[in-house]
Amino acid sequence: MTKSEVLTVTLNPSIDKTIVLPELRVGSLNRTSEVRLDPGGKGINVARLLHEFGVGVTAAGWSGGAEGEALMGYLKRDGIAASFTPVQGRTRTNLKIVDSSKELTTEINEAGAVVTEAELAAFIRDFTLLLEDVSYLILGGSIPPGVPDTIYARLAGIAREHGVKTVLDADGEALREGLQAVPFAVKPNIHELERLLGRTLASDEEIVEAARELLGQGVSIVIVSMGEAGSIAVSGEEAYRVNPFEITVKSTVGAGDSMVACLVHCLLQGKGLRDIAAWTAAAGTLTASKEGTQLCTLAEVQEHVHRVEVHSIGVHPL
Ligand SMILES: Nc1ncnc2c1ncn2[C@@H]1O[C@H](COP(=O)(O)OP(=O)(O)O)[C@@H](O)[C@H]1O
Ligand SMILES: O=P(O)(O)OC[C@H]1O[C@](O)(COP(=O)(O)O)[C@@H](O)[C@@H]1O
Repeated sequence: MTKSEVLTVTLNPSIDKTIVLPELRVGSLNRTSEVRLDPGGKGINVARLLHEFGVGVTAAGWSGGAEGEALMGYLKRDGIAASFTPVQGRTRTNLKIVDSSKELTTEINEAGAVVTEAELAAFIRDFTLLLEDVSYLILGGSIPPGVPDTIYARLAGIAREHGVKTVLDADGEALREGLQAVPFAVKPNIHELERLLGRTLASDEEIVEAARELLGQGVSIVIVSMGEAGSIAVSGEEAYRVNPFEITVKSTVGAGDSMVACLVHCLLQGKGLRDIAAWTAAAGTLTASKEGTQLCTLAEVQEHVHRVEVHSIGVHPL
């Protein structure tokens, strides 16, 4: 097995159950045209993609119950190194409903089972050992009940003590609190960024300005994703707007995680922000063209990256 350069943490992993309907009729009987199960959760998806990209990666978090065992089975099947701390509660199942006529995905994510103080302490012990020798830590997704919102700041702080850079992908208080530890990079979607800052971001200029507020706090790279409207990547010196290519959308689940994984891949390859902007956008877009929580491959990104449009946005260095 390749030595791990990256550690991903998924505190609230899931089995993603995708049901495809010809058309979602709320309040009526719906019959599925297709059902699929995939391993899910933000850090897990990042690990799946990085593994496919040939990056040494370990996935960590909590897992429990029959669903947790099934999840570990999927990761083993796919050859992904996994080190999950056991919990009494069962790993959640997240429902994704795809309306094929409208090309729309509706997500229903469970809160997840309660984690006890002893289970939290056991995880911190395991986590600290796993940090040895890795360069990047990915923290992604919601925080299960029982765990304080400050957990990401705590984990990012331990990572910094080990010389490990953190990439954070979270929402709400998990994002707000996580930012306190000044992660190296963050990838909010536009809604997460608007919630964080408490204001609507109506133009590219406003989004760049908002991203630069986070850079002002010490974050080095901010990538703001906006679904089919594309993405904006910003560092202290540069900013790029990326327009994705047209696809038939199958399921957008995992598109954001694919961007995070691609960001880390690019960082490990020493690529600059322009390439990061293009590669991450291509990865997200390709994943959105796949059913369920299926992710893009390295070969696909290499083949299609030239199709995204990248425009430089002039900024004054911070
Ligand atoms: N309908 C779509 N058409 C083309 N690209 C898409 C579409 N949805 C998502 N993407 C691509 O995936 C990226 C991430 O999607 P987004 O929905 O913003 O992330 P998240 O899953 O984190 O909310 C987008 O920036 C874009 O490049
Ligand atoms: O932890 P949360 O916020 O409930 O999100 C978990 C869900 O997000 C996913 O990781 C997908 O995330 P993205 O669509 O943002 O890439 C699913 O696999 C999982 O069901």
